[in-house]
This record gives sequence, C-alpha cells and structure tokens, in this order.
Amino acid sequence: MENIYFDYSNAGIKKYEIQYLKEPTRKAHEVLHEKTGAGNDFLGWVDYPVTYDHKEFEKIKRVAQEIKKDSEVFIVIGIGGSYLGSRAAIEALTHSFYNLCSDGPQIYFAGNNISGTYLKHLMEVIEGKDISINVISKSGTTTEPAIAFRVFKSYMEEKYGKEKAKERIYATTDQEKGALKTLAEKEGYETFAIPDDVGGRFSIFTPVGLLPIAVAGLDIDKIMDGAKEAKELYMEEDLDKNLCYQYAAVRNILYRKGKIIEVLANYEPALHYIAEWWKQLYGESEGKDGKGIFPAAVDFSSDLHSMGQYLQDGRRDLFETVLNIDCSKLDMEIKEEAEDLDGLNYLTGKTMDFVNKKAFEGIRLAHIDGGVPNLIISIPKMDEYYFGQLIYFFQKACGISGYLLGVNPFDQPGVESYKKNMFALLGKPGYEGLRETLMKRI
Ligand SMILES: O=P(O)(O)OC[C@H]1O[C@H](O)[C@H](O)[C@@H](O)[C@@H]1O
Repeated sequence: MENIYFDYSNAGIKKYEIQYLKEPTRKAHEVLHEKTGAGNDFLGWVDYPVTYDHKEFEKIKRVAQEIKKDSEVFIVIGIGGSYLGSRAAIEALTHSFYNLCSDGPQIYFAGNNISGTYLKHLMEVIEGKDISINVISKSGTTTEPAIAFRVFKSYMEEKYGKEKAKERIYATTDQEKGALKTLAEKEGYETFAIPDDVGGRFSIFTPVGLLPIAVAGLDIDKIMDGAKEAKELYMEEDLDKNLCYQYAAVRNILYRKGKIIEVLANYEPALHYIAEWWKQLYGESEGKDGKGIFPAAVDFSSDLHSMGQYLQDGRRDLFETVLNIDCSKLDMEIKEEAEDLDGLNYLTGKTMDFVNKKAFEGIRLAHIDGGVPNLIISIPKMDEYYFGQLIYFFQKACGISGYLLGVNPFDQPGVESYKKNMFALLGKPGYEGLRETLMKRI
C-alpha cells in the first residue's frame, strides 16, 4: 500500500545540510521516545494509536449510533484542539455540502468564538429540530465553550425538560478535574475522558475528535488504522529513511536561513480545516521563547487571486508546503461548446482535476522561480485511512521539529496572557489587581 510522500527537492537545500541534522534528529527521536525532554508528561499521543482504550472506543461507536438515530442536529461545542481536529476530518472526508445532503444529523460547531450573532443565528437554524450536544473541553474551564454550553444547556432543558435533556448531552473532558467534569457528574451526562498525557492539539484520535467524526458517519476504525501505520512508519530514527523526520529537519533548515513563515497550501477546499488544525498544532507548539516558524495557510486556487501576488513577489521570508492529494475523490470532464466564446475549447475532454494539477505544477514552478522554497506532502487519496496517517505524520514531525528548535513543543504558556487580561477586564473575582492596572491603560 502506498504511503505519504514527502518531496523537498525544490527546497534549495543541499544534501550535506540534511546530513548535518542527522544526529540532532536522532537525538530528538530518542528524547521523544524515552520521554526525557521538555513536556514529557504530554507524550501520550505518541503510542496512542496502539494503546488507546478499546472499550471507550467501542462506546464512542455505540453513542454515535444513538446520536444518529435520535438527532437531526449535533452541536459540537469546543475551541482549539477541542474542535479543530473533528472539523478537519468532517470537512475533508464527507460531502462538501454535508449539512445539506447527509442522511445523518447536521453538524454545527459552537463555542469557538464569542459572537452573540453566531449563536443567535445557529439557534434560528436548529429551531424545531431534535438536537444532541457534545461539549468538549480538556481543562473544563475555557471561557468560549463554557459560555456557549451555558446557552445550549438552558435551551435543551427548556426544550426537552431537565431529565430528557441530559440524555442528549455528552461531555468530553478530563477524567477527574475541571468545572465541566463537576457539572457533568452533577447533571448525570454521559462522559468521555481525555487522557491526562494528551494535550488538546494532539487529541484528535481521542474521544475529543472521534465522537463527532463517528457521528458524521465516518469510519473511525480506518482512521486509527492509518494512524497506527504512521506510528510504525515514523519510528525509524534514521533521518534518511524517515520522511516525517525529513519534514521536521527541512523546516528547521529553512527557518535557520530566514524562512520564518511556512505557508501550507492546498488545492481542495475540503482541506481548509486540516490547515486550521495544522496552524494550531505548529503555532502553539513552536511559537515560544521568541522563536518559531509562523504557520500560515492558503486555499488554492482561490487565494492565488488574493495572496498570489505576495507569495510570488513579496518579502522572501517564507516557504511553501503543498498538501497534495494524488487522486481526487470525484472529477468532471470539460465539454466542448459549439461556439467557443470563452475560448476554453482547448480544454475539451480534459478533467477538472487535470486542470487543477496543471495549476499546481505551474504555480509551483513560478513560486520556485520567485525564490519560495517548495515542499510537497502527498497522500494517495483523501479517505479515513490516509487522514489518520497524515494527522500522525504532522504530529510526530511537530514533536521532532519542536525539539530541534529547542522549545518545549507541548506547552502553551503564551495563551494564558490574553486569558488573564480578559478575565480582569470582565471583572472575574481574583483578578482585581490586574484589572486596576489594565484599566489605567485603556
Ligand atoms: O479543551 P480546552 O481545555 O477547552 O482548551 C481548548 C484550547 O484552548 C486553550 O486556550 C489552549 O491554548 C489550546 O491548546 C486548547 O486546545
């Protein structure tokens, strides 16, 4: 079976530059696997595709069936790592217009912003429909999902009555602590546990990602098979034989040459949320201590008409990583027109995918000529199996890349700063001193 392919032949990197990173990469591998490095209590994701709780996994499948049976709408409440993975999978693997044409429940995401307009509009859309809710928060204390859940909890209780409502609310959170855990226990919601040693942005293979993914009708066994295969493939400590580590090493080399922005480009709209997920993974893992590649993303060819100029001709401090799908899911032939008014008859008999691939090849060469190092990560096709492989590829590369950079890839201390300010400005008890200081600056 084919696997992920990584090509850095157009990154402008010499062979010996890679060789220089052989030992540092081997060391990073050792530190990661022997759990001797920074953030070592958050490495549960490394072996998770094998060590995961099979009983809990079966429960996910069973509950997903129940939700599908009794719900027209399924609302996933979570932010960051608590929703990006499932959203990435659902967008990448289901129908482009899933909510309009799926047999299963419509799936909406909430609690990933603080917009009253968004919530009000969502409530209008779900009016009169049977609903189930999955509230997801590892810490159980994040403000955005907590506010959204408060809204939906009372909506559900009003609609179904307290007893019936609780049968439609599923909480995914820490196994022991946090406000959500306490609330779920008190109310008697069905709960799913997030392992202590798996951080939010690495949690897609846990119930955090898998319950919504299963509700969307996707095959979570295949996702785990793909992840498991990737785990085996990327165990190899030799950089020459490990494509995942090569991605980490190449990023590091480019970063040291001043390529401080990585632009992840895709040619399929369905991949948009994989890029969003990837941005969190790399942004939170590496952007610290005044260091780190800034992860950006573009959807091609749409963004060529907005960002194309900059990519081709702007500051040369970026490199491009193309997420390529070898074989598109569906295709369409371009037909001949009797009158060739739009001048497109030269494409007669060609397919959309052919045109898309030519766009990719042309853009790639133009960007290389424009001084943008080019990397390609290819998967044979976008299905559950390769989705699982790809996610694990990115996670493992991220851990190695973070250690090569010399940061703790598994914490996110910077995220706390905005939260403290927000709490102080909102008047949360305990933040009085900070509130006073901030108020003087506003
Ligand atoms: O799952 P939660 O605890 O609610 O966290 C949700 C997200 O928000 C936090 O601020 C972190 O920076 C993220 O890493 C996390 O994924």
